[in-house]
Amino acid sequence: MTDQAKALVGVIMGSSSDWDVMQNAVNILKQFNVPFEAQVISAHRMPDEMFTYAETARARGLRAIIAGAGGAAHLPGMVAAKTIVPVLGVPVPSKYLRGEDSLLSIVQMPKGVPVATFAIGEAGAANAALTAVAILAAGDEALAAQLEAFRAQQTAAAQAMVLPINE
Ligand SMILES: Nc1c(C(=O)O)ncn1[C@@H]1O[C@H](COP(=O)(O)O)[C@@H](O)[C@H]1O
Repeated sequence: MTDQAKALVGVIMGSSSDWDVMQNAVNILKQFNVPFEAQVISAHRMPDEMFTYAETARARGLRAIIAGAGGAAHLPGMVAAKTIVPVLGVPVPSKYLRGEDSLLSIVQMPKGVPVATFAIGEAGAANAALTAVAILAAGDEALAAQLEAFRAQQTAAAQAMVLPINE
């Protein structure tokens, strides 16, 4: 779903090379039928587009922005600086520092401009999307029920886990 007019969640990333990780966020949004838009926006490489994206986000109907970036990951923080829409930051693993650079770049925001920061990589991307779902579920009972069902299913799967030693 990439219907820009109806998107409630924006998924942005600094490069198409982030897609392997960030598709985990998109997959969750699809699973919950949350309308979203996904695109490459880079604070470093396309700063003017980044400003416009952030400045228009709320008026366009976005209720959360999931922003993934690697290395000197300024994208989530700079987007957060330009909008009051909640920004959920996903540190993408980097080639040389395994994403620890991305994590620290995203998480160490100055007081007053928050970025909700998630784990490095796939789990972080999926959890950012689940948090976006939870934000929307606060005002949407059907979505809340879907989220409860997702959790119950996950619990049942964990309860059914058997170790080889016990088989
Ligand atoms: N951190 C940022 C920003 C930004 O924060 O604006 N723009 C691109 N990047 C990151 O650079 C890495 C390498 O990008 P390339 O693979 O395109 O060289 C990616 O992980 C991207 O998120």
